Amino acid sequence: MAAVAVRTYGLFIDGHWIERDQNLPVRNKYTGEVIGYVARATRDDVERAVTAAQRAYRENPLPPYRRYEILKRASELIRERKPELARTIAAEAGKPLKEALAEVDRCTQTLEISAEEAKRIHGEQVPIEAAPGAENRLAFTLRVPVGVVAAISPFNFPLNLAAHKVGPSLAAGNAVVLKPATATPLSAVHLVQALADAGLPPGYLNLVTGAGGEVGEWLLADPRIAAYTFTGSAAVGERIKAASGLRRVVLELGNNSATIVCSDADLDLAAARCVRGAFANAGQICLSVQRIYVQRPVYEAFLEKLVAETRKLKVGDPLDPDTDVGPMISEAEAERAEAWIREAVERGARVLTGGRRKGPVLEPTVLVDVQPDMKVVCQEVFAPVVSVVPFDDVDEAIAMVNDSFYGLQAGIYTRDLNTAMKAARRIEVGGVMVNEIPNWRVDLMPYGGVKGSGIGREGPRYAIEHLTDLRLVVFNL
Ligand SMILES: NC(=O)c1ccc[n+]([C@@H]2O[C@H](COP(=O)([O-])OP(=O)(O)OC[C@H]3O[C@@H](n4cnc5c(N)ncnc54)[C@H](O)[C@@H]3O)[C@@H](O)[C@H]2O)c1
Ligand SMILES: O=C[C@H](O)CS(=O)(=O)O
Repeated sequence: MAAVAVRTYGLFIDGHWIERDQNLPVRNKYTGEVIGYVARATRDDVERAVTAAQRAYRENPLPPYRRYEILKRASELIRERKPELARTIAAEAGKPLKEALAEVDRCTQTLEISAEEAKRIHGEQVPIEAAPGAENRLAFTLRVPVGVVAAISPFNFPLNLAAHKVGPSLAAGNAVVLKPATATPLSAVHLVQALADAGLPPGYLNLVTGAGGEVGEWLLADPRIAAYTFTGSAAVGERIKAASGLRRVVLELGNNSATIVCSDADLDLAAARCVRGAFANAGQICLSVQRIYVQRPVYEAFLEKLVAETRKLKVGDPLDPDTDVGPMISEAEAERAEAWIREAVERGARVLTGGRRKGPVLEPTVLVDVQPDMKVVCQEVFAPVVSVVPFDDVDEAIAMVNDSFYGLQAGIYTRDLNTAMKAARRIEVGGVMVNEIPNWRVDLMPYGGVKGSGIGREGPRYAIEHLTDLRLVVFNL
């Protein structure tokens, strides 16, 4: 594949790309080479972006059919630009090319579904005359945009998770200021360009790149922003909730996802899917399989299959179409995960495969004999590391799954309907996958967490509920 050309990208404010003197390098996460530069926004730039968004939303409201047309066209443009976009994602995020291609496909879906949802936003008539004293009144609700939305996205799905914020926000009639992750801003540049090329009027989508904390804090300080839609770590999510006061927040945060494998499960399927779930994107997925609880009679057999499947993975350059596991987002992050493995081993855990690191690349690692209070179990590891723990009965497994600060999605493999329903009812998460790994997601479904995994739901239809207000209109006839 051809190399990604080195270019400098400006900020996108009020329909124009604006160059800046100060720029930040974006690196290929495998080789470390610079693949592009993005502008480092100043506080004035952020203020100008919010002003442009507010003006667009107030002075140039977009009818739903235009929102539909623009989002639909942007989805088509993303599809046409798939090869370049996938290479950008692979290089800037270190994501294996085959997964990067899949992310581009998902982004086309996210924008297309957002387009369709733009045509389905409506209020309802309220039977107000049922109240004494309300005779001759007619009442109905309107679903109205909240106004200016700040969209703050993470590094691990730099295209599709930005689209999950921008698509529903625009579908709902809002204007957006997008701040992508500092490590992976180039995919967001392409997303913004596709929407501009699709005919989005100036001001409706503004891109401010730069140092994450800096730009993020300026956005939090601007009272003209009505809602923050954020995907990222629990620590930053808590900061956004604390700083946003009475304004609205949608927070999609982390997890230490668990999968239960019962003794009646299809072990080949469960092992193959758990390997995929644990090591896709080098484990840097909020839904990554991190804890696997296996019923004791099949524990050894499952482990054997899991380790054999893990050893088949090809580790290396994400731009190589055959690579299964690429680098982590930085060497520092790989060192952090390696230290967590070391700490577990010092306390009695055993590494069945993997565990070694070379620069930002950490080998896919399977751990056993772990304890519940080890970091690799109780915190979000966000690395290619999975721990396997035996259990005797399913109630015990459900209790271990629930013994977590987080609650995003979970999986259970069983052929028993009652066991599956017990898990679905009792596991404290936003989504339970039966005979599937917790990673399973399609972009139209309601998706989000409970507990430390966040507030609100994404998936265009559900995100739109959070990004609109219900306004009551009463006529005295
Ligand atoms: N639940 C989900 O849907 C989901 C999806 C993807 C990633 N995640 C989580 O994201 C984390 C990894 O992503 P990350 O490292 O990019 O997360 P992060 O929290 O470090 O950064 C996320 C975004 O927040 C910005 N940011 C940093 N400081 C800020 C501040 N003070 N104010 C406002 N914004 C600020 C960053 O620049 C980035 O754009 C993991 O915890 C993962 O589980 C969750
Ligand atoms: O990292 C978490 C993302 O939400 C993963 S996915 O987009 O749902 O696949």
